[in-house]
Amino acid sequence: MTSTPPPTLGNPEIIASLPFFPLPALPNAPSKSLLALQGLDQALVDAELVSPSAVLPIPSGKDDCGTRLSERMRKRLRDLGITELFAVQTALLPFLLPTHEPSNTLYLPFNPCRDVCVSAPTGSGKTLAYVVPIIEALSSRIITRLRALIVLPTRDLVSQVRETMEALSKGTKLKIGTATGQHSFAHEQSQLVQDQISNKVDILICTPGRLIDHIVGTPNFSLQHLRFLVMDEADRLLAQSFQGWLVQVLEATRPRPKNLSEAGSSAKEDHDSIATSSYSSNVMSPDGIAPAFMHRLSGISFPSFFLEKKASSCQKLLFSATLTRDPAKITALELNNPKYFIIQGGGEKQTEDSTVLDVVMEKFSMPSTLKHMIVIESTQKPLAFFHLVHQLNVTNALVFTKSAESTSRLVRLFDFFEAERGRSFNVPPLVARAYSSDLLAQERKSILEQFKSQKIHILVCSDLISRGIDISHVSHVVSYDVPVDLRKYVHRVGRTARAGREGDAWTLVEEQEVRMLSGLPR
Ligand SMILES: Nc1ncnc2c1ncn2[C@@H]1O[C@H](COP(=O)(O)OP(=O)(O)OP(=O)(O)O)[C@@H](O)[C@H]1O
Repeated sequence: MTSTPPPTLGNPEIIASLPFFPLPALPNAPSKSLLALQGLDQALVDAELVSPSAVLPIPSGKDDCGTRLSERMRKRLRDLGITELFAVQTALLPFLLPTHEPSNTLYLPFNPCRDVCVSAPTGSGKTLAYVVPIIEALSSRIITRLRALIVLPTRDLVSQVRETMEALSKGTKLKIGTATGQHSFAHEQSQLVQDQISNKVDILICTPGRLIDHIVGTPNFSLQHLRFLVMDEADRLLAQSFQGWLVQVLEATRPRPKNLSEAGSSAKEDHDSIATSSYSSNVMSPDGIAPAFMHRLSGISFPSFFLEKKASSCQKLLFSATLTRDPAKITALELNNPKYFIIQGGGEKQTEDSTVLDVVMEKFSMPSTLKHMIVIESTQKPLAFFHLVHQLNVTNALVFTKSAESTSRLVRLFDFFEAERGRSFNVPPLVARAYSSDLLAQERKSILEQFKSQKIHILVCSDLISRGIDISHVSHVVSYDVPVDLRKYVHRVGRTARAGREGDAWTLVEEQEVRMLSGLPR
């Protein structure tokens, strides 16, 4: 299969000069104009391409120097050590930050915002690209209502985004909540909703399954006031079905016709109907109902202007390093005149056409990590891994295996080798720990913290944390078992070389896996 024989890992010089795995080249992509003729989504043809060097300093004085960031936000960012906006933020902020008077930023019933799709490499700063504008847009709100919903595929990502959101909203009155199923349903309910009119959170960060539980089962939990709906790691979310979560969420944000028979009945419609009618009997001001939902009010005589049909003010924001362009999935999102932003990879020079085509062909850009592949016999993998760790002086590596079982087996073997090495050379052993979905949330949190503080040197995991997890000091990513597809590879490798830092990614490839890996970028 390979022309080069598998290298022997006994010699340090060989490690340093391991040959790259010879990969067949991908066929040339068709041109953008040809794809446009064949029905390439116009939004992709018109995508805004952003160079990774498009950074913008964050000014410290009174003048926002065109960033449109409030003085409070600029100070907060600088306090957190962020002195310039990364490319994805430079591109997104002017598009998302309010240009209107603050009182007009929450509801835009006659002029709904364009939805946004962002494709940007791992570690390029996508989280702040939505956290900052959401806080800026909502911080002038008077009444607490659920106005921003951020959906993420895992609990760990929910708590990571919550930390960022809390750090940046300090000094505002915004209330942030999470719903992941980590606490009892009743507890979560009590944290979200006060009564028919008031909510307890402005921003909710959640996983899709738990979100559906609240849409269906929490009285007065309503998405009618949503101004932002963020789907981070959007392609992974769209691949999850969870009781058709997306359909239910979209339905809950969309104003329904007053006559239920026009659209068929559903749990959510009934819920909205109850919410609006009980509201109407209690309150004089129409402020408790979002403008787009007012036409459903009954029993109050409003001027006809109030009751005419208006659009939802909810703006959808999709983010991923591996954004899908699967037309069926994109159509299901019912995007409003979407604007695509594609942040180019930092590596080789790309033309406009080639960048758009990379997204169209799902050929994703990665940070400029050094990537190595070693072809090796499966029986040699544990020893080769042990050797690699010491040869490269690895002290902070994420190691990916194919399953929880494989993870704990590797940790046991590593501990065994490490204890022997410690005894022979009288040196302290490196600490390896397994990180898997079998652990309790609290244990997982504690392990991640120990890894961040470098008390754990080697964290062995399955693809549970291959997406989104942000640990700044990961110097090496090792795919001990090869990833099952290109998306997983991109996200694994993206755990290192984040925010412009350096990093190294190694993959141990068994001979029989060589063919399967032919699509991975070098
Ligand atoms: N403007 C900035 N200046 C300095 N550091 C930044 C800036 N923006 C983001 N960062 C840092 O860069 C790191 C990566 O950011 P983030 O987690 O948002 O990446 P991402 O694009 O969402 O990656 P992934 O696709 O892997 O989820 C974080 O530690 C974040 O704090």
